[in-house]
Amino acid sequence: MAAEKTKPVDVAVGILMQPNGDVLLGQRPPGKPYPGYWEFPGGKVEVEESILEALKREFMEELGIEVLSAQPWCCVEHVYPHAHVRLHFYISREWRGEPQSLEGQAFAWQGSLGVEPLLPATIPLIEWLDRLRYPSA
Ligand SMILES: Nc1nc2c([nH]c(=O)n2[C@H]2C[C@H](O)[C@@H](COP(=O)(O)OP(=O)(O)OP(=O)(O)O)O2)c(=O)[nH]1
Repeated sequence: MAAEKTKPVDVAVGILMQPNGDVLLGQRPPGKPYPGYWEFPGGKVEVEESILEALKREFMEELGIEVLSAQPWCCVEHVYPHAHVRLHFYISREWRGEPQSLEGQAFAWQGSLGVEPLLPATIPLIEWLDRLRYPSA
């Protein structure tokens, strides 16, 4: 069945934002679709899990970070050849711990984004994010 005719898979995605506007990105590891592409950390929401619960679980599993609070920001749907995803982006300014590479992935704090390539569904968000981070620019 073509991916666009399938029910979307919910994905919880977190944007950790420092007071200066820097945000945390991770690089997708080998073995996943789009290996080497940069993304905001997160992953698929499991059955009977809320989006916020999934977000907190993924941050702990991938980075050893405890997300203390996060607010829903925007939702984007995208049809990839491998999946139809519904991405729930949350912004968090409150967390505990320093990111650790628990799954062997690279990560980077970024101001104006310098890492490439980004996952296709994430690209439009960068402009919206910059308007939020740098309102006077
Ligand atoms: N985490 C994340 N996923 C994104 C972003 N943009 C984007 O299109 N996606 C897509 C890529 C994947 O199809 C999906 C995330 O699924 P995933 O396979 O990485 O999730 P997971 O960690 O739960 O993986 P797994 O259990 O299946 O191994 O969302 C983004 O900025 N962050």
